[in-house]
Amino acid sequence: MAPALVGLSHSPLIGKNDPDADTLARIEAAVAGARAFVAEFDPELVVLYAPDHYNGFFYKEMPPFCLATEATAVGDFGSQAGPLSVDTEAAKALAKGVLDRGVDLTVSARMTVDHGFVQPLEVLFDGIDRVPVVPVFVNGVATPLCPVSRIRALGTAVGEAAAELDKRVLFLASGGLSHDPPVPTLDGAPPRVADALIEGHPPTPQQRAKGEERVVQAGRDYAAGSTTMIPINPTWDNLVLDTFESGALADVDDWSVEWMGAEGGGSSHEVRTWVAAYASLAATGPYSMASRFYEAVPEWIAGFAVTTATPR
Ligand SMILES: O=C(O)/C=C/c1cccc(O)c1O
Ligand SMILES: [Fe+2]
Repeated sequence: MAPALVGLSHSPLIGKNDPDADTLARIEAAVAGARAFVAEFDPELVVLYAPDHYNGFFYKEMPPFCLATEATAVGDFGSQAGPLSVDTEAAKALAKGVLDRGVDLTVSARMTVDHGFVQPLEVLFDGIDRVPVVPVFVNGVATPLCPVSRIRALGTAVGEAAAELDKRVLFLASGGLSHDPPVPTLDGAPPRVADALIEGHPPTPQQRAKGEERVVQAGRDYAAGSTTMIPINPTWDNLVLDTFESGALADVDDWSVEWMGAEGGGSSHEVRTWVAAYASLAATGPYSMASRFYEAVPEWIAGFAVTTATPR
């Protein structure tokens, strides 16, 4: 088995509320680098760790993480809709390997996913059906959240199980770093919102459009500085990236939910996808970060990072 890793922030505001041309050019160059890295590696399987934003997972049953043997995208924020090209056989093998290693994995035979999964596949592979993929949902918004140590354990178990496959496997993380978009919370939600977060009634096209316009407006407000959202925190984001670059992954076991939320905002927990991916790569042997890019992009409500990593 040959592994590689890409970590990539996502934002549904890309193309809808862009930063200035120079910033955009720097980001596009970093993303082009990641695309070239992936093209050269030519993965036979992508293990994709991504969060959900109340499109597929709801409080009626909210697992801390979940692996899919089939998955369909809802097409939120103009992202591609339809089935992902899931490698069901590999997904079942990984699920068994993870459970055999003592990590209590939830499995979905029909996962619903959103832009968190779709965007990295569009950006790196030009679509959701171009490469065999095993989607792994990592809860990054719906509190209570499990300890980060359990996400590291998940990533380690997936990495060990993937090492038994005779494939080139790309571990791909989608999300983070610091950001505080207006994702609803169950605590204190009015009854109608609480019901939607628990039951997951699919929104009408009008309701979806209204919700998405709210997020676009939040990006405009964030960039203008007129908002109560927690600011992007480049110092914290670079500490997070330093941890991944150093390989001292056990440090994440001390990252409390409260500390992450205070430093990086309500959606900083999407960084859990990166913890899982780096733990997977580390489980296959020592690694080096091959490239590292970071930019705070308030227009996208994103501490935006792109990293690549390979075995040492
Ligand atoms: O409202 C949503 O569904 C998500 C919004 C968002 C905004 C910015 C960065 C992200 O990672 C998001 O998920
Ligand atoms: Fe997100």
